[in-house]
Amino acid sequence: MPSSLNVPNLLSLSRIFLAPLVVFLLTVRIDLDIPYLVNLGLNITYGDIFAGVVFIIAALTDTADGYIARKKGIVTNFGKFIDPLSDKVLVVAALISLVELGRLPAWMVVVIVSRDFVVSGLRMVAAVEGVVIAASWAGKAKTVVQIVAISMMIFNVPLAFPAMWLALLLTVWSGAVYLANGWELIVDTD
Ligand SMILES: O=P(O)(O)OC[C@H](O)CO
Repeated sequence: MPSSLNVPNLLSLSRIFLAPLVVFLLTVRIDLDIPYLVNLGLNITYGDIFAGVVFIIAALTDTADGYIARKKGIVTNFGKFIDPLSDKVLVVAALISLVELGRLPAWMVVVIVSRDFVVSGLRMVAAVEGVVIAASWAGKAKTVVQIVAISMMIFNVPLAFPAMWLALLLTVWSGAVYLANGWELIVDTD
């Protein structure tokens, strides 16, 4: 049986540990809130830049973990569980920070978090039935668009809000796909 403590799973776990750093860099701006980069015409601070870089590095581990796991043939059930979970921790940490900064309305985060609770709940029901629901293509596409949209929001660039709308729609749609595919598991559970 493959060990769960392999490189891909440690990469997945690293997202959980990088999430508080993103929150810190975005929201604890006492010493980081140094002059705006007006010369570049960007309404961002160095704190935003550091947060954006850490967020993107953390997000890139999402591509690396799955790639390495498949290439080396070390896909584990723990990996199927921790990969989407750590994405959610990173994404939700950034989203809540953006609400605190006044860049994102809270209701959008509530919709995304609610969808994630529903999908995680479905995974738990499936697990009880002995079925592991790995990330679907719809879910992966949703995560990629979320990461792009959140990065745009962190860097405070134009079109960040429309990008977040697209991410929101994909989030709801991919959640509905999981529910439709797992419906029999739900209704057949004792
Ligand atoms: O489909 P989700 O929401 O469980 O998540 C998908 C993962 O984030 C893909 O890496």
